[in-house]
Amino acid sequence: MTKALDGEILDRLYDTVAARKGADPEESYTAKLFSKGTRKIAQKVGEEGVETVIAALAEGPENVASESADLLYHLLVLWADRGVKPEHVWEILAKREGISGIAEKASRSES
Ligand SMILES: N=c1c2ncn([C@@H]3O[C@H](COP(=O)(O)OP(=O)(O)OP(=O)(O)O)[C@@H](O)[C@H]3O)c2ncn1[C@@H]1O[C@H](COP(=O)(O)O)[C@@H](O)[C@H]1O
Repeated sequence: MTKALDGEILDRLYDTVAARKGADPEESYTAKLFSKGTRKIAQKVGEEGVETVIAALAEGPENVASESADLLYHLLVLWADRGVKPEHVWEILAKREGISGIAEKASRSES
């Protein structure tokens, strides 16, 4: 996979997005989202999630991929808005590696 297509793009995109804080909303869509606040950003994440679901149920893989990209971008804007660093999320995912979701759910219902 090329550099542009691997997972590192999420880290780079996060840096780009975070650097848009305080930028001109007329020049940057990300800055426009930040200026509208958390509620609007969270709403966009919800909308893009729904659009991804619709694409999955009614459209082809190309559209699912495109809607997923919109969702990931808006999720990164939400992380930057709420002070969540990607490394934190990667750490959580890394800790879960090798733990079956079914076993994890069973351990929660036992406690
Ligand atoms: N990856 C993205 C990206 N994905 C989607 N979008 C934008 O997300 C918007 C989603 O479209 P919608 O129709 O849902 O949104 P809308 O109608 O404009 O907004 P609302 O009316 O819902 O408020 C479009 O304007 C897309 O261009 C993105 N905008 C920016 N980026 C990245 O962020 C970087 C910085 O962008 P700027 O902040 O605009 O400089 C870019 O170089 C890209 O790498």
